[in-house]
Amino acid sequence: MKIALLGYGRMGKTIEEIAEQRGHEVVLKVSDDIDNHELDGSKIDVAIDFSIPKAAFKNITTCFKHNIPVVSGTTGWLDNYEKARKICKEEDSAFIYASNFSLGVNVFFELNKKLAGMMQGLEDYKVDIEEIHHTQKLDAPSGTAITLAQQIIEENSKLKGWQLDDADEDEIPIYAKREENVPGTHTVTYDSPIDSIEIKHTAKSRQGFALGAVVAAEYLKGKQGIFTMKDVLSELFNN
Ligand SMILES: NC(=O)c1ccc[n+]([C@@H]2O[C@H](COP(=O)([O-])OP(=O)(O)OC[C@H]3O[C@@H](n4cnc5c(N)ncnc54)[C@H](O)[C@@H]3O)[C@@H](O)[C@H]2O)c1
Ligand SMILES: O=C(O)C1=N[C@H](C(=O)O)CCC1
Repeated sequence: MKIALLGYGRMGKTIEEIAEQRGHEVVLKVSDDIDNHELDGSKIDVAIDFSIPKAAFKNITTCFKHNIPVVSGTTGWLDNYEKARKICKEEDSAFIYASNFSLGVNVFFELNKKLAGMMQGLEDYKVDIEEIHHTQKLDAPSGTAITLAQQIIEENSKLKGWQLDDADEDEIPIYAKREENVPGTHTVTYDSPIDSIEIKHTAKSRQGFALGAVVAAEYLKGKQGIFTMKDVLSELFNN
């Protein structure tokens, strides 16, 4: 597969390593305005975007307009997600966005949904989310933490939203911490006066994120439409 990397930072470099190990070729690396680069859809099978929040939407939609499918992992741009989906459909392109591509976190997402369903009637428990990432992270809270909060809200009609730090009774507080060299740790806690229940995912490196993104690109090649990581892992979760 011929891959264009949109963003050649921590994630871009890790993705390049894994892609080449899996026999793919990185034919373009973009670290600045995508308009500075020639995009030839006949020479790029999939673009993988791990750039910055303010560039992701333009990167993604420019690829759609050049008939290049996109796997995007960039977080902090989701206010434009629906617009990106619309342009993908208009251009008959293909798109996967995931806040977290790692297999372990996608298992964690399923666990989070299941636990949220079990806890929704147990009103003595208050839920919160903590995420810890490296000190260079531009956005807060993490896209993964937002996904976890959205999943819990979907399972509990008493919860209306989430807030960074202090939250109202009907909101989930998300605590975002920044520590040197932490790839990504997420904890969901249900706390009551009697006991506390928590589930936690700890990434040990960026390998899991990068492998998931490359596997998603392999899945997307040659397809049309909008897919999720759950589609990519469907065989795994249906077992
Ligand atoms: N979905 C996931 O599984 C996952 C995992 C890790 C990181 N992320 C997200 O990926 C993004 C990148 O993370 P990172 O640690 O690689 O960050 P990073 O800062 O190391 O890399 C981002 C790169 O984008 C480059 N860039 C700046 N403007 C650009 C533009 N217009 N087009 C293309 N590239 C441009 C920067 O020069 C930088 O090298 C963040 O949003 C992060 O939250 C997602
Ligand atoms: O390193 C980052 O930045 C990460 N960002 C994603 C998020 O915002 O959830 C995934 C975890 C690592």
